[in-house]
Amino acid sequence: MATRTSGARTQAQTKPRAATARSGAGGSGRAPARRQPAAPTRGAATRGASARRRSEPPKPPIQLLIAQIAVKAVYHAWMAAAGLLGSALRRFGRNTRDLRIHADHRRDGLGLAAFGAAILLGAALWGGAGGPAGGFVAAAIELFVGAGALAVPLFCLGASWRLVRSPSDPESRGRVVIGWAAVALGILGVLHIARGEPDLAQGVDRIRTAGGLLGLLGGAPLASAVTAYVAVPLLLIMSLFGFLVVTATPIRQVPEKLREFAERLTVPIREPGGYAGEDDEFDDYESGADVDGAVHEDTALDELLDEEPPRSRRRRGASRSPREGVYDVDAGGAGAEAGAGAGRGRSAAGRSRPPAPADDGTDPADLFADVAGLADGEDSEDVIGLVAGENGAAGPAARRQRARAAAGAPAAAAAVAVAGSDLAGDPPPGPDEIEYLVPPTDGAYRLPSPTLLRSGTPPKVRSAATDGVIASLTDVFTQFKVDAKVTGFTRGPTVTRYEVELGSAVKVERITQLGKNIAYAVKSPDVRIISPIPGKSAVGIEIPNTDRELVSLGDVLRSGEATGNPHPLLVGLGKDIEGGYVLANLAKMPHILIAGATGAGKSTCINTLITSVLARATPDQVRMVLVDPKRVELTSYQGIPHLITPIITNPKKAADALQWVVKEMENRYEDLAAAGVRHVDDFNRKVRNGEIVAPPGSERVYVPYPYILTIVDELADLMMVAPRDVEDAITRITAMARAVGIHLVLATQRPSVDVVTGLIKANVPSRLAFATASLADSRTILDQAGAEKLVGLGDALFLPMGASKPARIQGAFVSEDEISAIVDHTKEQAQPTFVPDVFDGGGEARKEIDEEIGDDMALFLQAVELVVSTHFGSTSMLQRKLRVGFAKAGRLMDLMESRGIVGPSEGSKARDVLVMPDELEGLLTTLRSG
Ligand SMILES: Nc1ncnc2c1ncn2[C@@H]1O[C@H](COP(=O)(O)OP(=O)(O)OP(=O)(O)O)[C@@H](O)[C@H]1O
Repeated sequence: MATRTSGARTQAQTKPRAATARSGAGGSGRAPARRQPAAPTRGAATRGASARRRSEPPKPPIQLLIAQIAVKAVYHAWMAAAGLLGSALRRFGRNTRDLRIHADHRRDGLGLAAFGAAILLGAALWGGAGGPAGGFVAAAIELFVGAGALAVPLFCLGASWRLVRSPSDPESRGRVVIGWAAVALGILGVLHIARGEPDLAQGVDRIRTAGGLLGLLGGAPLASAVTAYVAVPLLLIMSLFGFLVVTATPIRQVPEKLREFAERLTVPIREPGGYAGEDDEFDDYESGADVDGAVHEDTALDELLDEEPPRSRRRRGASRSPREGVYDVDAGGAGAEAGAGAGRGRSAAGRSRPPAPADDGTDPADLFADVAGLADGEDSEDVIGLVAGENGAAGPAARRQRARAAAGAPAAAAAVAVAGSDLAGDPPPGPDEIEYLVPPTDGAYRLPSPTLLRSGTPPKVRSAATDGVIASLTDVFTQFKVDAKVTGFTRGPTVTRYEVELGSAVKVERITQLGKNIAYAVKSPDVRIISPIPGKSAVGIEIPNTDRELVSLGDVLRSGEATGNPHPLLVGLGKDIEGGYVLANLAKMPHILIAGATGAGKSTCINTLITSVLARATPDQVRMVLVDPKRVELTSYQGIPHLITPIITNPKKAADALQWVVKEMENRYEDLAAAGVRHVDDFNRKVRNGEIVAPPGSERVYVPYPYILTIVDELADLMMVAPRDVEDAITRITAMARAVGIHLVLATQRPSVDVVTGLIKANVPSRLAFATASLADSRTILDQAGAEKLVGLGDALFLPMGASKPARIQGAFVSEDEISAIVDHTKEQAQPTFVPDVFDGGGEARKEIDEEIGDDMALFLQAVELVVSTHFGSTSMLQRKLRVGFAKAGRLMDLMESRGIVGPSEGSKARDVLVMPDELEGLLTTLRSG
């Protein structure tokens, strides 16, 4: 796909200033977006002035002016009252939404009017107390909808509620109108038939007490064509169909929707304090919205009354879903930048964007300066089920998997041989007993309710800040006499990309040379220039938004692409520069390196990855090895049933765990070879279909292998302790593990070459770079510049395997309390079943070495200190400084080699020292702790 710029988002630049800058660009062959009127000549001006004087309209009479003022005053008073009522209701309802000032007031005005209509019609139709005006309106309504008029006040009430509490969604308007029309025609048609099919000749009163004119229209032709007995069910079907259209529910999703609806009724509404407020950092995000409660109590009514909420709409039908990118490198090479590639191509079907509030550009109050700036980060959308996720747990395959010994424990346990019974002298267990060695916890494992993840801030299309930047850019071009013009822009959650077209004889370098001046003019150092924007004859200038938007993981996981793809390793990454959701299938990456300076958003990203898996996959589908040497980042996940081992904080144990993963990989390969398949998915399919059976006499039970996701939150800590073991394990895993369903996520805040070594880089093909401290770091991660210009807080460049240009994305955000809600849920569903032999990884050799150090530990530590601090791996130096013999010094050096502190012997040359002096302290601590 050549470009990802969506028509909806890219705004033709129509500011007069831009056109001014373009003047004189004649010969470029491109028409300016809007031409300035030609400057009038002096004579023309004079003629114009006298002509204006001649044609000046007569002043309006004073009465007319007063009338205009009065009308305006009434209008503004009405709007102010409506605004007040709207905001009061939103606050009251706890499902506050991001409603923009002008658009909101208009909507509030309509809502208020609908509320007034409900009162008037209720009084007139139910109590006969509407007065002459009410009576007249009631009679007219009865004429049209007959006895159905009794429901009209309720309808108005519902419409008023919906108008006030939800942002406008023009996309669904047509559908909702058609849906309600079908509902009305069907029901009124039935009423018409039930009341004896009166026709006009029998008088208007009979029509009024039946289905009204609409009922006559819906019922009479059908009844006369197919008899009343057939017409009634047909009309009821039409009504039902209309209702499904209104709620955008395909028939196959009806049971699921009913279940969700029932769940919502039964799940208690959390009070605002319940979730929010525990994490100071995100207080604003949490408390502003009172979101948690809102999602429960809002959706039911919303869905009944009007279009389904935006996010559920997104997951249905390509034409309505926002453009979302799933990076699926297998599908033909992911196109990273601007969607150039198959991954994006796949998602091109659904290009409509999430509904954006009409942007008035006057709302700096809700700018996203940082997360704390989300003071009014109101919940803009309701939460509907993660269809795929929930289904994922419910299928028979999942149940079979669940029954696996060790709760889907990988490898050894997955292909469990039930030796215990034999050893105990019991008869070999039957297949059922084997399958249920570890019974499923509490029946079926249920995935967490999607209501646990909140919505982010709604996207903006344009704001006052955007216009200001365009004016500044135009000024810079004018001042430096560059024939260039801002022709459009694409606003993402964090940055806006301005498209600049050049005159015919203007070098592209002119723009790149102006980088610093542009940065100065727009008051932002983080200006990134892309030349050209792929697929366009235009230079892109990416400038951070002063009014950033929060991208919530909940929204990404509720997008159409996420719910339409049940793959358990599909994770939410964030949004791209066009505001389209970006997801990645970790199985297709197949390994990813995440790097970025401290505070850039790397840990948050890892949280979104893990939470995505927890939200979408059962422990039988995905098991995880979590390595957290910093000891603080992943502790929230302790105890989740997806873990293979408790969270690993000791770097040495992490190295062992990696060795175990290698062993596991080899075991799986053996199984795949024996079964004659090349990929774990084929193996699992055959196991499920019963095509792979244990050889006669074997007690082994084949069960599908879960994916194994190994996540290392700080690779540098591991590389410091056992660089060679770690590098070796990573290289072996990354080279082979893909086919057996084992995938690595490696994160580091120190993307230097001693951490991200050439070997690791060569084998980890997908990269995600958050803001880096330096250009060199950007080059280490991405092999190109760019990450050093990112603005932090989740702003990232994503370079999936096979892509040549990275795509800029805003990482999704998930808060601590959302994580703990999801984690609590998974813990309620099942207990982790740890694989026992993970930490035997170093194996016999490691034990021997540890024993070998024995009493020499103090001497060994001294030797390590010497070698690392001098960075000189010489045996004779050890002899001299430690006053030991050659044999002992040689043995100490061998021990250091086995611990990855020095490289192998190179004859008489000193050995390479693999640990940096500043890492010495940590290394000694680890060695001491054994
Ligand atoms: N995607 C995001 N959206 C909004 N804010 C974010 C996002 N990612 C990170 N932040 C903000 O930035 C802060 C730092 O993020 P995070 O802890 O993930 O950084 P880090 O790179 O992991 O830093 P460290 O390596 O020091 O842990 C977070 O507390 C959060 O406020």
